[in-house]
Order: sequence, then C-alpha cells, then structure tokens
Amino acid sequence: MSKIRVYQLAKKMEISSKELIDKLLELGIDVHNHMSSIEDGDALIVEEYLAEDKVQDEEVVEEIDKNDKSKESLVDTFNALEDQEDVVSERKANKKNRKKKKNAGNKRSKFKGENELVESTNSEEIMIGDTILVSDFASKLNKSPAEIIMKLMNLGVMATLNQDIDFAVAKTLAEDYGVEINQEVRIDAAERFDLDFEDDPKDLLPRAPIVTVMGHVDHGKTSLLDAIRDTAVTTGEAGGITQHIGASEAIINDQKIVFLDTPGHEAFTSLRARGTKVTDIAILVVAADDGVMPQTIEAIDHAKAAGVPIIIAINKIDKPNANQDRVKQELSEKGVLIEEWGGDVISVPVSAKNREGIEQLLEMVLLVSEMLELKANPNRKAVGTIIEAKTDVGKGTVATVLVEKGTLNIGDPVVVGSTYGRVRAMYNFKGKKIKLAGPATAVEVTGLNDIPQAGDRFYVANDDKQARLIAEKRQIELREENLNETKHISLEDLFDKIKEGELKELNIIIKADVHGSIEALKGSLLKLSNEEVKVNIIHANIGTITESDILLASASNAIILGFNVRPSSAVQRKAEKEKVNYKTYQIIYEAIKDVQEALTGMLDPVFREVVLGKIQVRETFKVPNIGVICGGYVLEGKVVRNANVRIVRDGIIIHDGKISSLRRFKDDVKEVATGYECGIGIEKYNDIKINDEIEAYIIEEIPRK
Ligand SMILES: Nc1nc2c(ncn2[C@@H]2O[C@H](COP(=O)(O)OP(=O)(O)OP(=O)(O)O)[C@@H](O)[C@H]2O)c(=O)[nH]1
Repeated sequence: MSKIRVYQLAKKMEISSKELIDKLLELGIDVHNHMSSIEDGDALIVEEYLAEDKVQDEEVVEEIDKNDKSKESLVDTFNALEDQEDVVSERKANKKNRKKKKNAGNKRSKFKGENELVESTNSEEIMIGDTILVSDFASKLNKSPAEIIMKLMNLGVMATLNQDIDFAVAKTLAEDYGVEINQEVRIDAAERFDLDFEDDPKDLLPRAPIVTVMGHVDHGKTSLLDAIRDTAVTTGEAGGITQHIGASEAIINDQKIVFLDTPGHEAFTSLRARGTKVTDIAILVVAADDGVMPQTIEAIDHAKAAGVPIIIAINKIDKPNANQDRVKQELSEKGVLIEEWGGDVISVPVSAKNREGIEQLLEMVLLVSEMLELKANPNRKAVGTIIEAKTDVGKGTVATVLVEKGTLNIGDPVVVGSTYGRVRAMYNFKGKKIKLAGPATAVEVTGLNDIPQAGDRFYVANDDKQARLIAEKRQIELREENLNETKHISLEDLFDKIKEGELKELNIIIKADVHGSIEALKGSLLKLSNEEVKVNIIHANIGTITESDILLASASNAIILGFNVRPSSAVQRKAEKEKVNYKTYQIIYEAIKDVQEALTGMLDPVFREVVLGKIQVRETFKVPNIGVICGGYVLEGKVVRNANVRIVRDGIIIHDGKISSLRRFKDDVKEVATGYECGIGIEKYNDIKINDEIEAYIIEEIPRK
C-alpha cells in the first residue's frame, strides 16, 4: 500500500498540517509531525471524516444563521441601552486589568512594589543597589557624612565620601540606626515602564516567519538570497529594486517570508549574544559539490543551540560533480537526519545559479512556519529589534527595525537602548515610503537622536517625554552595567552556581586539533552529568577557538575547552570582551578532571598560567651543533629567558617546551619587549617555521586565601 506525507495530504485537502494532525490523532492514527507518512487507507478515512465534519458544520452554521436573523431586531432594540452599560463595564474591566498588571509587576520586581510603599507609607525603609556612595548613603539616612564615615571606621571599613560601600555593609550600618534597607532588583527601564508586556493569547494573529541563511563559506548563501529575491520579490512588479536595509521580504503563494540579509551563523549568534532571538527558521546551504564542511557543522550547532529549526538547501546541483547523496550521508553523520533518511529535517535540492528549486524551498519554509504557529498581536504599541543602523547623509540616523509585535506608525515616540526619537519616516525594503508596519516587517526608520546598536530592543513609548526619560535612565544603567558586567560561567564558579540552583545545565564547546580527541573528550564529559547538573556538548569541531565559538559561548552561557589549540590574540580579546571563559589543555585526562572537580566543588587550582607575550617567527637559521634558531618579532607583551613556550601554527599547538637561548643581536638577554626583534632557540625542537607564533608563558602559584 502506498503512503502519503501529512503535509501533502493537508495541501490536497486545503487545510493546515496542524489541523490535519489534530484530526489524525483524534482518529487514533499515530503521527508525529507534518513529515510523518500515513497509509493511503488512513488518508481515505480522515478525508471522509473531515467531509462529514464539514457537512455538520454547515448545518450548524445554517441553524445559527436562522437564530441570528430572528435575534437581530431584538438586538437592535437593546443596542442603545447596552452601549451605555458597555462603557461602564469596559471601564471596570480596564481598572481590573490595570490592577492585575500592577500586581504582576509587584511579583516581577520586588523593588517596584516596595519602592512605591517606601514613598507612600514607610519612611524607615530604604532601597539601594549593589553598592552606594557614602555621601548618598548619608543623605538617605539623613545623617552627616562625617558621622557615617566614623561609623564605617568602627566597622573596619575605611571609605571616603566619594567611595562606594557594599550593600551588606550599608545594611549592617543602617540596622544600627533602626532603618531597614532592601536591595533593588534591577529591571530594564522599558520593562519598568510597561512598554512591553505579554499579549493575551486571544489577541494573537498569525505572522510571517523570519529566516536566516547559513552555511560554509562559498556554498552560496549570498547567491541563494539573490535567487530568492529574483524569484519571489520582484515578480510582477515593475522597478521593484530591493534596497539594502538588512532584511527583505519574499512572497510565495500569497504568503510573506522575511529574510535577514546578513547571512551566516555569526550574525545570527551575535544577536543572540545580545539577548535577542529574531530568527524563526534557518536555511542551511550545503554545496552539493563540496559537502558538509566545518562551518556547516558550526551553523548546525548554532541553530540547534538557539532551538531554531533547520531546512537544508542542497545547492549547486547544476554542477557536474554535484553529489546530493554524499551531502545527506554527511549530514546524518552530524546528527541531522533528513526526511528520506527517516528523519524530520526537510531538504530541498536547489541551484542558486539556475534559479532551480527556489519556489519549493520557499514552500518548505512556509510549511515549517505553519508548524511553528508563529503569532503576534498587531493591535498594540510596537516592539522590535534593531537589525542594523547607520548615519545617512540625507536622512540622518537610519535604523532598520524588525517589528516583532504591534504596529509601528509614523510619528510614534520610540526608545531604543539609550537612544530615543520619533519615527519621522519609514521605508520598506524596496525603499518605498510607508506609514505603518505590522508584526514581522522590516522597516528603515529615521528620526532617532543617535545610532542604536544591532540587537537593541525597540519600544514605542507613550509620549516623547517618556521616551527621553527612559533612554536617559538606560544610559545610566548601561554605564553601571559596564562597571559590574556579569561574567559568563567559568569552571571556578561552577559549583557555587549549581549549589545556588542557578545552573542546571553545563554547556560546553570543544575545539581540538584532531577528531579522536574530540570524541574522547565528548564521551567522558557527557558521562559527568549527575542529578543536579546535565552536561551538554553544544558544539564540537576540529580547529582552533574562533570568534564564532566565543559568540556561541556568550549566547548560550557555555565554557570552551580547547585541546592542543590556542586562540589568536583577536579571539582572546573577544573572549575578554564577552566575558567568556575558555581553557586549553594538552592532556585529555586533565580537561576531564578539571570539569569533574568543578562539578563537585573540588576544583582548587594551585597554579595558574600567565601568558607573557607573543612572538612572530620571521626567519629561521640552521646553526651547526645547536639546531634551528628563529628570528622573531615580539608582537605583544614580552618574552623572558626562562619562560615556557608553545609553538602555535594556524591556531594548533604543535610544540610545548622551554626556551634554550634568547638573544638580541649577539648578546644573551634576559628579556625582550614588544616591538623588538630577537633570536630564540627552543629546547630539543628544530621544526620551527616562518609565521609560526611563539607564545611565552609562566606557571604561577596561586597564593592560598
Ligand atoms: N554552479 C553554481 N555556482 C554557484 C551556485 N550558487 C553559488 N555559486 C557560486 O559559488 C560561489 C560562492 O557563492 P556565494 O553566494 O558568494 O557564497 P557565500 O556562501 O555567500 O559565500 P561567503 O559570503 O563568502 O561565505 C560564487 O562563485 C557563486 O557564483 C549554484 O547554484 N551553482
């Protein structure tokens, strides 16, 4: 007996796959999703069943119609009276809602509720943040600063007028005065002013999906986006040239799909690292002549970590050496099982060059989108995310906003991060002026007082004054946040976080020089999961630690373990900026031991590694009886005579040892600083090559507390 897929049958019956699945389950026919197959016999049963339903529905509608007609005149008579009552009850309902919202707010933020209380009833209670200036604290307590400073001294805290004291110290001191202080819980200014709130499910309407195209370099991401534009954007519209605003829209079967214009998982994850997830579906481009490559794997893991469904576009099928089966095989090895292989990931063969398969691909996007049941409320003040922003000579500050919910109108007062303004003009992706933009629409907006950052949240405020106020408040908060920015997880603080119940899953990224090490590490680390914390390997790949790994770690609060690899200086700086923790090892057992000890609170490092500097190898010389000496240039930091060194080639550690000689010209020297050249010999190592990087480091003992 032949079979049919759920989505195919749904299409044939002109209902949504979701509706069909519900009916199938009602009939006891077991299906998992739109890709599940059902027997033709079962298909027939459900078709008949639905036909019956339809007849019944029509009968009911007729019945209701009849009743309605007879009621109509009666309703008319009552309408005048009812109107009056409506207003009263609506007011009552609004009041109730406001109250409800206020209560919800109290639950969300202790600070808000109590602060209101402070101002109205209880003057003996004070709210402060993590720290407070001595002078501010004195004035809050209504005491002279000198008195406070004296009291602090008695507590053993030496602080001047303009120094901060901790919340704990402030609390102890305040207790002396019989004053209770409480800690402010910081919440986003926009949230505090209720510019964003959760919608009532009954207000939600279907919205278009937002799609990002990902894939390995040169597999055809840009070409595919171009092909989509050609196929589904400009069709039937004269002069429909797309503008670059960071996103574009495609129409297929009268339905809209929004494409983010910057392809690649880095762009996707950098938005996520900033706390926003805008993509609903990822199209993963894999070139049929090249197969699954390192960045294909990265893209898969980045999409998976974000919980975003993937559609595979097997591209370049026009090429004579295209091999679709190989792509499918390699994907399955990476845990991506496409439908033909018994999985539920859709794959579509395409040629961006010949514009082949593009419509099918877009139809599949709609199908997946239908399953996701994407919804938004268009009837509220708009909330969105900045996709990109710049200054334009003619227009001033222009920012592309992806409206996520609500409708954005010309003239709306807006607040975006610490910038604000009023929507002066809006342009769609074709450069056409528009007056309003509903959910899942990308629009270029002018009228902001400064350039916001990609990933900033965009809110419509009640009025200009409020927009400015919130933006200014955000500015102060951002400054404070920069001062005590939260770090991502590290092995050292892991146990405390687990104990406090803050961490239930430990996300790990593994980068190593060879496949075998990855498998060994992965296997052992996964076994470390216990009742309290689950270990997840969210990404594991061959090669050095890259910026995209740092972004993924930042977006997913993961730690990075490197085996025999060293990140470049740029990547190290990125890690520092994103406050991401990475550790590199050269013995697998040590990596596993560290994670195990960290999970059980036994990690107590006695030694730490301190990187002194980096030297670029610019020349090599063979010296008889001594071996190979290299001529190097100190790129950063310094190198000292007794340092340990590791030789790094393309991010992979190829040797770890000690310096045997360090010279400037003919003289032996103790150290060489940044910007100087030197001659270096490495103990028992001669395989050094031009462009290798030498990282000098020492092992330092950590003093016991
Ligand atoms: N034959 C053939 N060539 C293609 C196809 N799609 C893309 N190419 C070619 O592949 C090369 C790379 O395409 P791009 O679209 O630039 O690839 P990309 O993934 O955006 O590349 P990066 O942005 O550099 O990561 C170009 O030379 C394209 O012309 C296709 O379907 N068939």
